[in-house]
Amino acid sequence: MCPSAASTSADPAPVPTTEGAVPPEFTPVDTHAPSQPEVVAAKNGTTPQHNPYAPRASDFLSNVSNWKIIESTLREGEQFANAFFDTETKMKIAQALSDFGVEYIELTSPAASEQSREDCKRICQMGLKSKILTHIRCHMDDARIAVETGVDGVDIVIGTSSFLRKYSHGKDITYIIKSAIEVIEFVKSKGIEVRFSSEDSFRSDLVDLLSIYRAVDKIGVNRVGIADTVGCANPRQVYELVRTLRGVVSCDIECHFHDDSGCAVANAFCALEAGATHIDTSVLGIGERNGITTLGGLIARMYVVNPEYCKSKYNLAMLREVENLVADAVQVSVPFNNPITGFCAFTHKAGIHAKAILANPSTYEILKPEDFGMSRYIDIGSRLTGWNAVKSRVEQLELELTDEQVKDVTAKIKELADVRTQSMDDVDTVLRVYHKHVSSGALGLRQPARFDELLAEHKSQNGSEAGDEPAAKKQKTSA
Ligand SMILES: CC(=O)SCCNC(=O)CCNC(=O)[C@H](O)C(C)(C)COP(=O)(O)OP(=O)(O)OC[C@H]1O[C@@H](n2cnc3c(N)ncnc32)[C@H](O)[C@@H]1OP(=O)(O)O
Ligand SMILES: O=C(O)CCC(=O)C(=O)O
Ligand SMILES: [Zn+2]
Repeated sequence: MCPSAASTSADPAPVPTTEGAVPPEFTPVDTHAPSQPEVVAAKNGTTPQHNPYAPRASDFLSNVSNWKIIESTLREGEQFANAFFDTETKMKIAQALSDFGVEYIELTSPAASEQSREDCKRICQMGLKSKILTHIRCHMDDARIAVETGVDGVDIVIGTSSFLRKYSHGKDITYIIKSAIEVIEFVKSKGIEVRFSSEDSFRSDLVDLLSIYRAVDKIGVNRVGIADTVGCANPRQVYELVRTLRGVVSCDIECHFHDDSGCAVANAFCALEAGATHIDTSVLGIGERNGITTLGGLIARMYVVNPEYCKSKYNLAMLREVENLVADAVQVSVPFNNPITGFCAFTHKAGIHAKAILANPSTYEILKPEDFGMSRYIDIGSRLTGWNAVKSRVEQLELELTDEQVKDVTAKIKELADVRTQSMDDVDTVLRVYHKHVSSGALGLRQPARFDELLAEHKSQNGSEAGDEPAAKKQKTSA
């Protein structure tokens, strides 16, 4: 037996990729940038004309090119059902997040347990680039423990909705304001950052909320926070609440969104559009119930608006490593449809897509895979493939075929793929056998019997590929 390299490789098959072949023209535009006046003077300089593409006045609040991440995998993420992080794992995750470039890392309350307190101190001693925060109840007992850990700042939270006031802590708004002021003043006296946040903000009374935020802003906090604790808010509600708050406080605004109804990334984006400055994330979104805004999802969303800004702040090629680290630690897989790192995030299959992608990747890609250390992949083993995609593989294999011949062999691939998806090895075999067939002077698939004979002969010499996985499934998110 003399197996060909193409049909026996145990490694993922060499894939047709356009990387480096076509300079992508990729210029996402921040349509929200306050770059154009809303009303422009007509050419004659007399009648003002409305510019329908100009941002609305309220878009001048937008921070989509000026925002920070508060990475809460080691706080909110520890509330995920599967999470148990030992000290070593916490340190590895903290190191990876810092290397990735997140501005803040939020840690579980040191009041939670003795080990939580020890771990908090230990991570503070690591000398990470990211600032370290811890997250506490609005209570002096928690605050006293927190300030002794060496953190750069303390995030204080208390529920403000009637649900939480009645069933969680039982305190009224007057008490909340009084204790907030006491705890904030104490944390500030230690010379570290302080943030005050309301829990369940979107089910809280707006007048209550604003009076609390006004009071804490007046005494001076680094940030106030809004939290969609139950994941009920939609982007429009987020926009309105953050914009209102922006008009009331002068400090930074942090936002925290749960994903119970699937809006966590969209809500984070709208919060930034409305003037929020900090977004809470966790790796893969892990957190209480189904979690919060995912780090990768937020990065993908913000990259679309301003890739250069994201590239300047974060080590984007590390995202996959960070996600794999956390996925392993909590024993989950990276979802197939994860933004950026899902196994098929840059796989193109339909012939119409493949042709255009080969001509210019921006046709069907808004994210550049190479900016994230990922590769583009074109799947040509399905019945949805087209001759342009097949031709690109023929060229990679350095087989000489005319366009007519490529179309001819594409018909054969489709015929086979009508029975089952063909792996890259299968396709390569068909292409090589076809090439041999026509090189011997045969008339391609106008002599189908001869071709099928050759293919069968090749397969019997090289072993059946019936057990091969479809090529796309061979792509793994983990190295
Ligand atoms: C929405 C969020 O994710 S908020 C962050 C959630 N994080 C955590 O809960 C951290 C892990 N938690 C823990 O380890 C524990 O719950 C602790 C140490 C904080 C408290 O434990 P315990 O004293 O045993 O109280 P328990 O958890 O049963 O109840 C919470 C207590 O905090 C009070 N409380 C709840 N929220 C707040 C708040 N934001 N500020 C002040 N007090 C609060 C409750 O009234 C209750 O007090 P009680 O002891 O008088 O009944
Ligand atoms: O501290 C915060 O802002 C958020 C707390 C939290 O996890 C939540 O409300 O879901
Ligand atoms: Zn939360």
